[in-house]
Amino acid sequence: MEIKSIVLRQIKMDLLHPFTTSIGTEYDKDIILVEAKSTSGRSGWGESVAIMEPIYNEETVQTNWHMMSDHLIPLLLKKSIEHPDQVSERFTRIRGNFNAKAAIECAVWDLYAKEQNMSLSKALGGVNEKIEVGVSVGIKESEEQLLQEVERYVSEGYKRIKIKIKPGWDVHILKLVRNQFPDIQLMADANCAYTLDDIEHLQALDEFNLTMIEQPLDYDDIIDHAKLQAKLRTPICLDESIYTVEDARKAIELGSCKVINLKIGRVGGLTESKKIHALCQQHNIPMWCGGMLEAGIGRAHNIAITSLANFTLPGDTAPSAHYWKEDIIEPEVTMEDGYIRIPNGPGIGYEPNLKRIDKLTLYSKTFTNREV
Ligand SMILES: O=C(O)CCC(=O)c1ccccc1C(=O)O
Ligand SMILES: [Mg+2]
Repeated sequence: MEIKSIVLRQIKMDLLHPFTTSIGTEYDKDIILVEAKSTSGRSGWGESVAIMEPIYNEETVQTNWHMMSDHLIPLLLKKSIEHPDQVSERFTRIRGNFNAKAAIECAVWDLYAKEQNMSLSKALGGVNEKIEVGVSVGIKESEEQLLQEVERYVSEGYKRIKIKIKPGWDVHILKLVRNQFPDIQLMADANCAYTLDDIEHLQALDEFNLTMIEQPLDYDDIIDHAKLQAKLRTPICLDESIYTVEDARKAIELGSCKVINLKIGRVGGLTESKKIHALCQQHNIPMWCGGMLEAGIGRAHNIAITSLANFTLPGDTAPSAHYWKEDIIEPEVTMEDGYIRIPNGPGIGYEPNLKRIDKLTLYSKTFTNREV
């Protein structure tokens, strides 16, 4: 596979509804799209999940632009590659910066699958033809507003409801939702809002038959999570704390979690995602695919990875219309009875809508491989 050029585009999209978590509110998204073009004339696409402020992890849209332009793209274009697994290998000498690495690597995976005339799902070893869909519900202005929203999602067919929590918006909120919906698959995501001083408070959640509680403690912790898990019946799921397959191994060994949320961008790409998947499968740790309010390209990659066998829990992979007035792919992602069908066309299986992307583009830059 000869990569002839890489095009970076920064686009800006308004979210249909602001999204609030314990770490802040997002109203719109600046997104870096990566297009990898081969000498055969095909294009593979990736999308960075980095946001403007380093509040979820240490990366930002700007640090991603810099890392891609000045470090990662030059490394990628230096020598040709036979298989996308080589991309993360080549990037290992660059520390961290996983969102930036993943966006480029995902574009190469899409390109590779297209060159093999294979769906990305198949190229990754996916087995499922459709995936179960959950939805992540942000912190709201009022309890009434939250209950109304949950009611709508349940009636739309979502298979699992995730409620964002923080101190002051937690036990009583989950009690309300659980009372009104005794049978739904329900979970909570704290985005690191608690410490071990809150153990007793968090134990109150054990009453509500939650499928799991996601990332209650600090973003880089796996030690205290193990202490907390020993005191909670509710399974802990790690999100922010898992950057690599090595992190996952240590967390499993320590008993820091019973479930793992995989985000392709958080772990540096699809090759690392496959490694984490294999490890979790071996240790009977169920997984699901997390979301970062992706536009269509990132969403398509999430859908492809979720087709692997050990993604046994519904993910945060809601359809396009949940986030956007108009997405950047065709067709848009749709859900039927709580499922998304895995597309079987080549690569990600959705076409980037170039007209729409051009309209949203703030700036772009092309990097050419002069050797090919
Ligand atoms: O994309 C989605 O719908 C999931 C949204 C979500 O929960 C989230 C969105 C932004 C940052 C962090 C998270 C999270 O899973 O912690
Ligand atoms: Mg999370």
